[in-house]
Amino acid sequence: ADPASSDTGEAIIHADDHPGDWMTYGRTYSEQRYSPLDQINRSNVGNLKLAWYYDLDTNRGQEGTPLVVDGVMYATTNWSKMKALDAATGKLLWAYDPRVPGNIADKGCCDTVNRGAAYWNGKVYFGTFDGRLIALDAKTGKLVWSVNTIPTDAALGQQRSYTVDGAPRIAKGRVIIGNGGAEFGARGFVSAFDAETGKLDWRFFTVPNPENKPDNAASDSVLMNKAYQTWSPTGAWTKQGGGGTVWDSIVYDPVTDLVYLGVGNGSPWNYKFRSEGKGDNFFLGSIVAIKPETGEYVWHFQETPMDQWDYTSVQQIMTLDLPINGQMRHVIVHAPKNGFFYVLDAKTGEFLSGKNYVYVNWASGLDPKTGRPIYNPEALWTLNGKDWYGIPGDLGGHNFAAMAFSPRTGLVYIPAQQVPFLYSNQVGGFKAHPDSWNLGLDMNKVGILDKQDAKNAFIKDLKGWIIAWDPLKQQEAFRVDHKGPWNGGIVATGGDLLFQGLANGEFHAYDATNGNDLFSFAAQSGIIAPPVTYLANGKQYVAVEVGWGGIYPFFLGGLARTSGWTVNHSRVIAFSLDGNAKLPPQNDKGFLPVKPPAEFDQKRTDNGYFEFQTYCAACHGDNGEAGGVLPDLRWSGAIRHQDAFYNVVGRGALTAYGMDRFDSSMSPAQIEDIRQFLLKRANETYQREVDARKNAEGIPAQ
Ligand SMILES: O=C(O)c1cc(C(=O)O)c2c(n1)C(=O)C(=O)c1cc(C(=O)O)[nH]c1-2
Ligand SMILES: [Ca+2]
Repeated sequence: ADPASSDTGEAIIHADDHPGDWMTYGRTYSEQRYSPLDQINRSNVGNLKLAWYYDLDTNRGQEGTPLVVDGVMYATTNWSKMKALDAATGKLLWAYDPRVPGNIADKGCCDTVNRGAAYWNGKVYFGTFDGRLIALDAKTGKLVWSVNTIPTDAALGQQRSYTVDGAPRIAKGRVIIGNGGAEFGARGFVSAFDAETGKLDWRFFTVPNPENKPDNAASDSVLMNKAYQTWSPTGAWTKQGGGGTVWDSIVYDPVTDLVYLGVGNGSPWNYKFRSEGKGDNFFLGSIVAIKPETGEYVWHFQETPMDQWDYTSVQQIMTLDLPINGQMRHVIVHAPKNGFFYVLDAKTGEFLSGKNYVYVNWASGLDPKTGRPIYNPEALWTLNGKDWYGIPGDLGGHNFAAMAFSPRTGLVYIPAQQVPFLYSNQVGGFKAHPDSWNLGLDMNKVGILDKQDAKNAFIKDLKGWIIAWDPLKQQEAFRVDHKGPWNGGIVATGGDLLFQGLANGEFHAYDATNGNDLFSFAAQSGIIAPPVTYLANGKQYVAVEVGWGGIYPFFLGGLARTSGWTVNHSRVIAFSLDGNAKLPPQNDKGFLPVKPPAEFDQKRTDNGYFEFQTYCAACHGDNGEAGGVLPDLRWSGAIRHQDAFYNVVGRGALTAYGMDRFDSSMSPAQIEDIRQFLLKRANETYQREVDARKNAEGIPAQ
């Protein structure tokens, strides 16, 4: 089929009639990420070879699902760039750079990633980190239209923050796109634009208007009549926006003719501050079903009422047909951050079953009738005022890494993880600031102390797996253990294979029936993106974006190395059975330690720690240790001189590279405190870092 000349929607619905393409984010509207292709299968996958690689011009996290239409691959990359490649050779056909301004990087929580594009009627569509939605001619890469998806008044000055990194989805000629920002301050919404003209069709807010006024949006009636009552009329949400950002999953289901939105966490996280500890806060932590033509509300199911753990429900929404009690049901299956696996009726949202797919300590289970969590009272840290070591933590039992389903095994394969988090109330009430995360947490406590006991205890709790889950029995069939958390998404194939890239820089094929490891390739850098598989000239390829990043190495910093220490070199790589490409040798030393000046002002380092954890840690790493993506500030030349450091942090000398200026949020004295803290950390850790490198040669002393 030539999808460009036929109706694209029909071509996506009948994806299995042209299995060589990968036309939409999850391959089909069901987002099962199952490809029937079977040229590569269990008997020959051991001979899989690198067919080609294409080096990217952004060495940061790569989370994109490339699309493949008629032998052309459309890959979005970090900094919202688009590359069109010949899917058989990796040769660049055209590239488009929307020139996202560098100072925007700190307006989003989690790296300037992009998860992918949409294809429709000869055009490709993708969002940009600064909030645009762009339509390009798929043949030439020429701009067709570009719109700002964020209304000019949405940011309320700088109180709220909006970034776009999720893939748009297209239903019935409408491009639907959401955004992120709930860690800063945001009121979540999605917008639908006409695919041909870019004209705004409708908007749906996921959280009420703070004055319970109409927004002239599709959501007005349900928010005013149903959602507003689930919030306190006062509380920090009225300024911060309440959150509920739709930053990843938006799914159109042609069977029910509904669009499902995966709605995010509360803003601020702290429920006591956000909503005075009152109400369930619709539609945080929910799946909301709306009509594609109008955005009209149809149903919702709230997975995490009273969110206070960053438990987003944005994780990939998948539809399936399952025989439940002897009757075929069309269902949604969902593995959100909160650790429970849900099966819902796709037409009505009725809760059918739910079970924890990873260890959880915040709830003892779900009410079998309603699906409402049965809370552990200790976990309600904003209500009881006590610290809470939560599992899952803020990164969830499953994050953006896409899961897959194989109709041949009946199993859902979840890239699952365990990353605990210590939740602790901000001292002295909620205090917000435009240039940092505004969570209502004590930022002095979000990190792990540099004490061997504390670190060992935390590292022991870091885990990553593929969990093969039986959605009918609601139980695990088997699991594959990984070195640590933050591994890539999964594709399942008709060759009974699962493909997955790992945080440690390996790319694997596993047997879908039992998890046996059948193929491994050293891709050099951590992989967090999901693979795709397609045909070019009749031959099957498997491709994936390589590039370590996203929030895990950004925020956890040095501790993220426990998943496997790699140096980032971002690429697209593709495999075939007869490939003969080879990756060039890799510099695997990373950012080399540089012996710091011995002098620093100990008195300033405590406040420096607090400021660093508040403003810097989310990108440059907990306690001053970077995770292998952004510069490790301990070894930065800029920390050697007060002026040099102020030029970067205060005056924006490196904004073009993604480092915003902070002189409107911090005084010169605060910035100098950070420098003193970094000098201290550099001295404390220099020798340890030298020793940690197998080959210390080449590590400069000065
Ligand atoms: O609440 C939000 O608005 C929001 C946005 C994003 C994002 O846009 O990437 C993430 C999260 N939250 C989040 O909680 C999270 O764990 C996360 C991980 C990542 C990533 O790409 O590594 N993004 C996000
Ligand atoms: Ca979040």
